[in-house]
Amino acid sequence: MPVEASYGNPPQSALPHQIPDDSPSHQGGMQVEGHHGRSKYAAHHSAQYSPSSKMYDGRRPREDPDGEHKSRSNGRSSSRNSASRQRYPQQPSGNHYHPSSRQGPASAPHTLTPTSQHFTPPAGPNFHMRASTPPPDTFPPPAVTTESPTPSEQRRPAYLLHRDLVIGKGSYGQVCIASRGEAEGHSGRSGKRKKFACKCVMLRNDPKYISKLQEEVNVLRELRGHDNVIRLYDVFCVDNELFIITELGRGGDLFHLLTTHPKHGVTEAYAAKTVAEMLSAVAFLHSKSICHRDLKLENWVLESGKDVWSPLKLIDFGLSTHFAPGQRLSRVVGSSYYVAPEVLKKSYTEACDLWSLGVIVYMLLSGAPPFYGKNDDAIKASIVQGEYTFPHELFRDVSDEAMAFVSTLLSYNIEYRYTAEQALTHPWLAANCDPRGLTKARDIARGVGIPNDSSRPEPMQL
Ligand SMILES: Nc1ncnc2c1ncn2[C@@H]1O[C@H](COP(=O)(O)OP(=O)(O)OP(=O)(O)O)[C@@H](O)[C@H]1O
Repeated sequence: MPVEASYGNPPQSALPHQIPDDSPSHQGGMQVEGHHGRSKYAAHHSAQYSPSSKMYDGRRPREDPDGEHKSRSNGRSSSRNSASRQRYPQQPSGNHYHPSSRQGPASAPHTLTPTSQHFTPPAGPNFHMRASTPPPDTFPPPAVTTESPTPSEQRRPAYLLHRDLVIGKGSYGQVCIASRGEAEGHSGRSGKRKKFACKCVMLRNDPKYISKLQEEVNVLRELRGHDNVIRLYDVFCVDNELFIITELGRGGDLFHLLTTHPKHGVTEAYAAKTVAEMLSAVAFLHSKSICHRDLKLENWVLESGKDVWSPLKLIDFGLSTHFAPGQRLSRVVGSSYYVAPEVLKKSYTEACDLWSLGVIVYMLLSGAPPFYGKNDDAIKASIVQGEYTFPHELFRDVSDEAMAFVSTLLSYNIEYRYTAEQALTHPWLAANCDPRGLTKARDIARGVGIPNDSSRPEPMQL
């Protein structure tokens, strides 16, 4: 297909779509394990979704009328009838605030309402716990608890938490808009307030649960500075509730983008730009010995609500873990459709993230997942079997190079699967990305231009 690579102002035809203001956000994704077994879909769309097949049940079953497939099935031909595959996830319903909405905290009254809450982080270092929170020896991480508060920390301004402006719900709690900045009407100040995403998590006195949260926060701290990882601003507890304040992805997530795109698939130029940024973030994670383990469309948000070509940001490190070189992990975690076969077989490495990226690229290019089934077990069986195709009606306009690229990531044998750094050198990216964008992605993947955290004293400055 014709390629229109640009990072600046691409022609409208190259844009996947513009996310409409005030459009509802979605809840997508199903945890294989972890996150306490509750599905976001099941929680919010139980009327439409059965507990076992959440993401792709719904309208418009995809047919394969001519049965023509371009096969990339690891050398094996696929006899699967693809008629049962649903091409598009059903648009979830729900009363959710979209980050790009014009309505928002900046115009909201700065008073307490039943759903808005004004609070000031406790003075002191980040990750400070108040006495009312669970035992201090379980949280926060010891490394950041020893410093005494500096004057600037004591002056940390208040956040306004908008519990009514929910941008997402997960198994841990919900993510709402928070804002902070100058208060309106005070000594001629403009009243402009900066918006953030605030993940609100009720703490439980459960060491496993607490250590998972600790790991999530530690990982976020460690990854600060990479352009394609959501930036952590603040973490604190108030009355047994943990608040993780991060940069706000105003453009919503990629699942939303893909499912609202009129053509239900994006151009190769857009897919390549997107994938280069994802690979950059994943290479950076892996260089820090962190495996994400839950890469999926829902966990990539766009920085801007006005420009779909704005940088992508990786969110949700709830299943992330540190690994030692060569270490085999065994916990079966991840999300259906995206989870790698070796994860289901309980012996895997960080290469599982590259498989998930392969699924994401496949979906970006076609609007449909490579592995599917009518329920969880069928999806898992399809993944473990490892056979997939490039159906003609979905990949008619997609180049052979793009499919070759997908195959390097969906390689069943991890010895042949590309690493993130290797994938960044693939010719399909070079042919479809803006060269400056690709060079930047490769550079920051290696940490070039990212300040070394050890030279940056806590606390984080806003
Ligand atoms: N910083 C952010 N900017 C914009 N949207 C966000 C942000 N953080 C989270 N969201 C939205 O909220 C949803 C849930 O957030 P998140 O995945 O972090 O919660 P979770 O409880 O860990 O969910 P899960 O059960 O999938 O692990 C995301 O899918 C996304 O749509």
